[in-house]
Amino acid sequence: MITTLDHTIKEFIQQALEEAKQTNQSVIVSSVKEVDAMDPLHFFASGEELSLGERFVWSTPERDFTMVGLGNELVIENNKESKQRFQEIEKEWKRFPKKVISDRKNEIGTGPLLFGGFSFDPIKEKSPLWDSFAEAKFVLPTTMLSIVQNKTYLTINKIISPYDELDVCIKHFENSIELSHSFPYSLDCEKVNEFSTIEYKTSEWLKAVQQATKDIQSKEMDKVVLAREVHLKFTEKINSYQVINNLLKEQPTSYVFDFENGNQHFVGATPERLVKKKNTQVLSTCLAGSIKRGNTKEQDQKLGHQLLNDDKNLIEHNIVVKMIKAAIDSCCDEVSVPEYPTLYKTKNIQHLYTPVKGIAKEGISLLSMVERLHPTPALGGYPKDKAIEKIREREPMHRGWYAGPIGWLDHDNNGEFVVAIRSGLLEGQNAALFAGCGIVEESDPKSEYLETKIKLKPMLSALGGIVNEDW
Ligand SMILES: C=C(O[C@@H]1C=C(C(=O)O)C=C[C@H]1O)C(=O)O
Ligand SMILES: [Mg+2]
Repeated sequence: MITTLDHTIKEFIQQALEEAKQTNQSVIVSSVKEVDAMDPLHFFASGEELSLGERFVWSTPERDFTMVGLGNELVIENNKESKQRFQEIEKEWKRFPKKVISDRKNEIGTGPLLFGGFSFDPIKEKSPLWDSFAEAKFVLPTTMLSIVQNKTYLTINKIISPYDELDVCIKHFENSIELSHSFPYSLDCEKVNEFSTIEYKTSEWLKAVQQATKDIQSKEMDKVVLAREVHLKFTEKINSYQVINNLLKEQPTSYVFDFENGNQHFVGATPERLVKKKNTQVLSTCLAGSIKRGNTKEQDQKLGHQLLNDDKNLIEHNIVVKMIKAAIDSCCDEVSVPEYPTLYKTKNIQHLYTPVKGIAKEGISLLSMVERLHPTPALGGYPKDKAIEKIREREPMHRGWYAGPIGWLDHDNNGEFVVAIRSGLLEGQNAALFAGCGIVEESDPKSEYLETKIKLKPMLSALGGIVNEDW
């Protein structure tokens, strides 16, 4: 297939190039076209050759918004600490004028947008596992497929600099359209991939939980989340396409994400929204407090009822509600929070759930909300600084991007971030999986340990590992 751009797009590119030359400033040019329906994972696999190491996948729990990015047209990253890392990403993104040409009205989730994330704790010393992940890293994809409410769009982005040549710019758009229609791979979805487990510092983790309950009893803090990691070695190379495909199918009430960073994929299926902003509407979510799913409908309801009335879990949950409400109050008007939590069920676990809604105050950006919220006591603890300090000191692992914010933002300040839990870092035949628990005064190390096992199941199952009750 040979693609030639129509006259309007060519003119648009020419104008952008002239503007770049006149202002001596690079411009992001984005063309958006509605296209025929396409399987997003086929599109993902089509980038296997040319965009290897530079892809991402995002899908909402309702699957009403899925996007796949191929190639890094722009990378914005930094290793700054605390507040600054959020502000720096925003500053860099704002620096570029954006010009969008679209054959439809500008649909949210198409056009120029950044996808990426933040590490949990930029102050903790780096570990070899996470060495190639910056503390904050975002990419503008070269080509992006977005499926918004059953309509499929193709976005092509290019940074046009004052020194670019018109022919080269036009070729960039033509080539990207051609490549997005080629699917050279046969995508088999064989499921079983055997593995051996290397349990990681279990006794140290149990001890850390025990110690944390003591700190809480002595009123040093109210809650702290402690995580552990499990390393798996598979007999075959892990196929990221298969893992994402399994997560999409097996975890229908969770977001699915993949951030490919060189040889590694940071993948997960999280039920936990941090914050979503659509125009001025803001939605955050409190998700904390857990119980397993039942084998029958009756048993499942009974367990759910037990969770809704369990003091230990309600304490765990209410600490999160209090903090998220305060953070949203600081940047929104008309904040509303239901009085009692309800249940949020995923395939393997049920949680206590409270949504927090508001209307964004003038001039408040999405990333400033992410910065105010991260980490919530669902992943850090309360008080925040004390809990982070304890995690840094006692947790026998390095979180990297696990439990950090991951998501997207566009140039109009719309977007969504989730908390990167139920996740793993994949590389070749190896997978590191992560899971943590909210520790409060009444926590029992053994039952918290069992809770982490349930939380590891979604990734384990997607990787093709056999999941049975006693794993
Ligand atoms: C820390 C994790 O999950 C968090 C902890 C929960 C709990 O302890 O009840 C529940 C949901 C999440 O906020 C994880 O999945 O790794
Ligand atoms: Mg818990």
